[in-house]
Amino acid sequence: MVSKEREVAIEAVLKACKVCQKVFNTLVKGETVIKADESPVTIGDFASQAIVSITLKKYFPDFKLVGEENSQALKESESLRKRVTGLVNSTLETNYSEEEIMKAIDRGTFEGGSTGNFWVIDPIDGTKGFLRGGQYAVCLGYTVNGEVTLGVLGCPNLPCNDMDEDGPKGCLFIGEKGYGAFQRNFGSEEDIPIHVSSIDDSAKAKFCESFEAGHSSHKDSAEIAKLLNISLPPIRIDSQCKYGIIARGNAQVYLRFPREGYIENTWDHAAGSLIVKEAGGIVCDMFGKPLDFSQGRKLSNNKGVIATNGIIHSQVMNAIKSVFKLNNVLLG
Ligand SMILES: Nc1ncnc2c1ncn2[C@@H]1O[C@H](COP(=O)(O)O)[C@@H](OP(=O)(O)O)[C@H]1O
Ligand SMILES: [Mg+2]
Ligand SMILES: [Mg+2]
Ligand SMILES: [Mg+2]
Repeated sequence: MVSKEREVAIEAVLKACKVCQKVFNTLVKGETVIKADESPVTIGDFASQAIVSITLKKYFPDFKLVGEENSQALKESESLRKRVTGLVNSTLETNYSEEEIMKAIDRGTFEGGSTGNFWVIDPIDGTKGFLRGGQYAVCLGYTVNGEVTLGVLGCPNLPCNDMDEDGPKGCLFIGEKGYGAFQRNFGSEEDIPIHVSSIDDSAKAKFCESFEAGHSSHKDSAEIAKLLNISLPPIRIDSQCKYGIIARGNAQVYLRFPREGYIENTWDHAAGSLIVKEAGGIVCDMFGKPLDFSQGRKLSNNKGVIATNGIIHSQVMNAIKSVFKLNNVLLG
């Protein structure tokens, strides 16, 4: 059984990936804005969120959306507004006005919470990776009563086969609660079932983490890896592509240790965490608590993120406990 939500999510993410690829090839200086938290946002992020919002509305007129972006920067800049409107219309072959595009983006201001159904969109996750020509992902989740039940990741720059940089690139990851996880390569209609790695010896494991050391402590993860006898170098890539590579078995551990006080956004983890779980893995925070998507736009009940293939999960959690004890950090 394939739900209507799943079909629509795939359509929306594929169209959003198309606009991101288009933007990357034509992005010029001045089309990137630095947000209050000093992170970048590009015309690609705005166009992608507009396209997802418009596509969801076509099938679910009353949809609710928790989205990373809003139209403030477009209201303040005519050139950004025009570029984004042009990009959306050329990708969808439509003729929306600038106001309609901004309204579509601002559907993403929903607060989320523990009741009802809503979507969660990160229109470009890994904007820094996107700007570098590295990994990024369009990430769409669907939440029912505070629990993620559907996740689709679109990863335009990710190799389809393992981490083979020379082979074809661009794939979707799809997870639906109770129905497993799948990979669909761009240009194909076949959903290939995926499963986490069966490696049971942490010494043979590979781990992945943020490319940006400011998003996750590379120092802490190196100590944990040492304790687990992991000898292979970490896979450092941007975005929820990390969840994708755990789900299909290219790595066994994803470690994320943000700086003190940082609270994760739901859109940075909703789709990817469900895909790993549906592929047989375990996802929790650095204290071992499940990620709680019922708290609004942020994961206020959690700190950090750990995803594993399940088999070596308790070894990983034990290593985390001892490293943070050594560093005198209190673990709950
Ligand atoms: N100081 C920080 N610590 C942890 N995550 C951060 C951060 N600053 C930004 N982020 C988040 O990290 C995301 C990218 O994750 P990763 O490091 O895995 O690529 C960003 O998503 P966007 O690129 O959508 O803004 C952003 O939400
Ligand atoms: Mg951002
Ligand atoms: Mg993000
Ligand atoms: Mg983003």
